[in-house]
Amino acid sequence: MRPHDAHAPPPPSGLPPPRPPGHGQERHRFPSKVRSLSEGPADGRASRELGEEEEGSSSKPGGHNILVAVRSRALLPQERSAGGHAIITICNGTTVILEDPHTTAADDYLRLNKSKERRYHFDQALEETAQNLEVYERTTRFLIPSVIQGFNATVFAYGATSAGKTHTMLGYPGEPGIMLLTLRDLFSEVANQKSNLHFEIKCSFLEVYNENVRDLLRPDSDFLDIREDPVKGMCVAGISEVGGLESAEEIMALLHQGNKNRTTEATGANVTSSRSHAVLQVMVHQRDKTADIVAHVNLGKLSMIDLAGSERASQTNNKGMRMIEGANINRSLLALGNCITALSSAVAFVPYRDSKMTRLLKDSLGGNCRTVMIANVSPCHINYEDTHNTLKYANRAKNIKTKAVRNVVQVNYHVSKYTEIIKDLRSEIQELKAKLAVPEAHPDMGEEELDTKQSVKWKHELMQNFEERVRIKRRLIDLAHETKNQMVQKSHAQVGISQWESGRQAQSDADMDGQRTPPNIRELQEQLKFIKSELARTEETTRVLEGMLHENQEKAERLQAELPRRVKNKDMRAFLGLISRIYVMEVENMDMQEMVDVTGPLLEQKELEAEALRLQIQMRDRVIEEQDQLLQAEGKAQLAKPDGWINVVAKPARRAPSTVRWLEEDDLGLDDSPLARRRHGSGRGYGALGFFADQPRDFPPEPPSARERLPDRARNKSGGTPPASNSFSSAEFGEARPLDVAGRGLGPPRPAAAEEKEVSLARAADVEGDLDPRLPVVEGQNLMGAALNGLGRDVAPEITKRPARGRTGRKRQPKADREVERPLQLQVEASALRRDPGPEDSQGSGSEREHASSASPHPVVKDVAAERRGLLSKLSKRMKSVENASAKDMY
Ligand SMILES: Nc1ncnc2c1ncn2[C@@H]1O[C@H](COP(=O)(O)OP(=O)(O)OP(=O)(O)O)[C@@H](O)[C@H]1O
Repeated sequence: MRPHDAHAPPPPSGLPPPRPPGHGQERHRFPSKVRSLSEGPADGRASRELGEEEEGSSSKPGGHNILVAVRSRALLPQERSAGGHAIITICNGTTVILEDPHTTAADDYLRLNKSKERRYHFDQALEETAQNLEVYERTTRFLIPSVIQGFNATVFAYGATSAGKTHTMLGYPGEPGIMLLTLRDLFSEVANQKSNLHFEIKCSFLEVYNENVRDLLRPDSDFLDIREDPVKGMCVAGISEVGGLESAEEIMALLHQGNKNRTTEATGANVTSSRSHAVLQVMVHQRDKTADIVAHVNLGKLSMIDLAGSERASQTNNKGMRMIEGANINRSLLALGNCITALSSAVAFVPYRDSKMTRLLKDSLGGNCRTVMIANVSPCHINYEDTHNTLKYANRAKNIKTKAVRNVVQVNYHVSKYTEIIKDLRSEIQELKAKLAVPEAHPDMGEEELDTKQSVKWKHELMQNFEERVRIKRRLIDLAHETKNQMVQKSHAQVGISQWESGRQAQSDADMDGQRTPPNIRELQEQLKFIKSELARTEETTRVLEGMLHENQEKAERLQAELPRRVKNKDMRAFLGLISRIYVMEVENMDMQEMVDVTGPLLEQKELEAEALRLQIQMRDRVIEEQDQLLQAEGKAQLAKPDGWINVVAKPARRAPSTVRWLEEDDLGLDDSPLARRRHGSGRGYGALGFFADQPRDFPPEPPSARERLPDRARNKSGGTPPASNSFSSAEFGEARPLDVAGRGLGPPRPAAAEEKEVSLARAADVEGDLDPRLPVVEGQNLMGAALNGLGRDVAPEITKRPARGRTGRKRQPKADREVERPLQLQVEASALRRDPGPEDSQGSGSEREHASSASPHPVVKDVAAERRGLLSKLSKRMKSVENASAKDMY
């Protein structure tokens, strides 16, 4: 850069500023108008429409000026070595100052004091540092939309040999030239508009060598003629046009192929001097996509020309063929210069026909075209004359006006074309359908972006699917609870009704006739009816929900199957697969949790009930054992096993899984109980659990402690000490009365507190039928009920065979009988537990209660009763807490 240029502002990159009026060659002084121009906000980019009328540049009213740009290159090494220095200065991106090379001979007195400095203003002036991309953006880029719309456009590089025309137009791989940059943008723009418009792009590449036109894409072909077509304008007859091009790279491949066929030789000025003018033409045919029998086709043509450089024989040292080539080149360039001069001076005649090149450029220079001229100049002072000539012609060319019009051809297709049109329409429908299938996608969306959108969409659908599944499942769970609740209510109602009905059957027909259905039963019947209808409704809803669940699962399977098709990225697919797995596991987890929630408390409750029943059986066995011992001590025969006696098979001690915990002795406080003490002392298992850990047996073995105590009792008895009453009072024994098959307590009336505790056991009785499912059932019988009823049936008759009257007026029993009766009074409870106690039994039991209130209990009985009461109290409390917890969870 020249020293005085150092403070110049950076080259503008926007619109080229309008030319000053009367601009052109200026001498000696930097005009103030030029300065004012530089103050404009221009950024140097040639995005303006050429249609703008420019002051002082109009040679053809209503036309568009050619955009003229000057590009100066750096000094070449050979120029430096030849002592050359730069005489070109670029100011403000528009002004070119050509300095005096000071080469005037000392004896040339006429010119000696005459400065040779020249200053020119152009649309764009590019200094040596400008790269091809900048040149493209500031000169050519604005032509792209015009070509697509059907205008002709031309870009040509003009200048002396080795000025840098080929470098500008073709460039090289590291720095692509105007041709490649233009083509890239053209194809990109076409791709943007492809969704609405149909494009066809063709290309041809030719050279004018020694005034002959050659097809560079078909080098073996003959020379071609130039014709003027009323529609297409100037064209080369028989030139090969390569169609179906999809990218700039395809055209560049053709260009390189053609360039190899282009004539380039080494000259004294340029080692790769172009010996011909090369013309790359790109034809863009564009029409609406909606096919019709009449089509309007826009025909745009973009010509990019790398001219051969003018040369002086003295400079190039050409001889022979090179000299002839040079002469032809100069002739054609001279013709071009003349045309430019004629066009700029608005004369009527323009000598286009003087050369093939000017004929070809006819449209570009003065006709239907938007044109850009890039004048390449060498900065070396040695090339002052060439540079000056170039600048002069470029300066003239600024005045040339072209009048570009859109080339539109109306094509009336023959009816036979209908098939093709219909085919086009069908393919368009398919395209649109594909677009609708992926609404978010748009043409310029990259594959990755598309994949991301698809995966987001898939994930969203999957989420919806699982959310819906969770909702359905929750509803189903609620319904299951509801159904269970209704079943329990139904069972209660049924039990109440059936009890009333069985009671009624026992009565005589006469009594029945006089009886009407009591209100509470009527209420139960109403309730039952309502519950049944509710159950039917719940069942129907469950069925519908199950159908929905099935559909939901099918949809999830469909989504899984669609994943590989919808999402191409492997990693993304794997990621989505994992998300899907997480959802599935969450649903499974929910199912499991529900199972635990429902079954856990139920299981625990069942275990507790089983414990309670085992304790009761244990009590029974203890009582019988004590009786046997007493009978044995008094020399009486042992009681025979009653009918229906059931051996209890010990349940193997085990740990329940999860939340279910087996009762430990500690829970029951058995360590401090007399029973536990005895067990520990003897080493035999008689605890709540240890007892059942023994092997099956008919009767429990005698506890050693009981045997030890027998002689004492016998002594007491023989010593006249009246035996203590051994009957169980209801207060002592009532808390854990055995339940009947319907879950009701058996035996004599009990205090309200005891009844309440019993209800807690009975509440869970799901009595769909007659049996209480909570109670262990062996061969269809209620174990506890059967055992106790059987005991009562077989023992009680023996007791009632010996009626005795006491102070209450009843027959007093003989002493011996009383001795027998004493232990047998343990069975009073059993006989009282019978479902329908006879009047005698009732009386007997009543008298025994009276007796018990006035006498102290038998020590063994007292022990057992106290122990039992303690155990059952704890058990009852524990069951109550578990019941409460489970009721909270379930309802
Ligand atoms: N802007 C530039 N920057 C750097 N080097 C350049 C530039 N322009 C041209 N050159 C170099 O100058 C030399 C001549 O350039 P080029 O062949 O493009 O000239 P030309 O005008 O096409 O010549 P001819 O008319 O003889 O074909 C080449 O070595 C090229 O690399």
